[in-house]
Amino acid sequence: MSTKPARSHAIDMSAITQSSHGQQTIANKTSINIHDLNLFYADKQALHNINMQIPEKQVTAYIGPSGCGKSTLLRCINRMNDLVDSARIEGSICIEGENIYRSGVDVAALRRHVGMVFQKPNPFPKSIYENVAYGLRIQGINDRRILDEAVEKSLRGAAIWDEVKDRLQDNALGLSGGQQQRLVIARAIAIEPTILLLDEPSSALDPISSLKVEELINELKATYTIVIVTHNMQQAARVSDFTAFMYMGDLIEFGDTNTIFTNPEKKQTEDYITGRYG
Ligand SMILES: Nc1ncnc2c1ncn2[C@@H]1O[C@H](COP(=O)(O)OP(=O)(O)OP(=O)(O)O)[C@@H](O)[C@H]1O
Repeated sequence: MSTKPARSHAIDMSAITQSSHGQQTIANKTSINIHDLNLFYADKQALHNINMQIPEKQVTAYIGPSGCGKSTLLRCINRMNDLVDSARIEGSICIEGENIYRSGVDVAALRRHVGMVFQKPNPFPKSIYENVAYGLRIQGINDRRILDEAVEKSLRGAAIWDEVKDRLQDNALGLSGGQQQRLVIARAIAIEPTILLLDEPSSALDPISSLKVEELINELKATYTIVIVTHNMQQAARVSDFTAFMYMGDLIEFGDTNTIFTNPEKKQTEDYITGRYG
């Protein structure tokens, strides 16, 4: 088997929508369709012809060695790479059928639709309540009753309500790291996105907080399409339904997590998941 990455990686999702009777079933609607995506930082190419269809209301994990392009690919999904002057993109990403890279797209609206949580919890130096209400306030919503409802719903959704309900006016920076990360997830879901991008959301957390975030991801997928970057392969195996293995800017293999971890098609994937390199 060749160890050189192929340059085109159209993934046939029909392979994973085959029922036990051999009939095709529609397992999950595609939420995000990445098509022939290339990304360059100045003249250095960081992503090579990525093609993948990310299913709706499932957890998709990006794994691969440091520098392989996981975060870059994740950030393409809500156009965070627009903030990097040297970044140039070719190809398309369609969300619910609409190419988010076509000219005239309202990027602020896109980011309301596609929420993002980073590795290091980044609450604002404001009260717990105002952190969650923030996204609504900037949309001009100031009605106390609407905000109260949204804050409670989001904190419940992020599995942190019971821990903070009696101190909503306390500064969010006084929460533990694990609580801060769940608060930031509450802030992200308060504006009712359909997609959540999580860039190593628990790598800065202790094992118990990390497990809580994993349990939360498992609950959130009933409502949101989730794409997560993780260095931790056990975590990918535990939380994700689908896994994409990347190497040096190439998408090497993408499929259901169980297959990727137990019976990968490509030798490179096998070498990585068995710890032979990376
Ligand atoms: N803003 C940037 N400007 C220039 N090059 C960048 C920038 N961000 C990332 N890169 C380069 O793009 C490549 C992919 O980086 P990226 O951060 O996406 O990888 P990663 O797989 O997420 O890595 P890690 O697991 O270490 O976070 C690397 O070679 C990196 O140095």
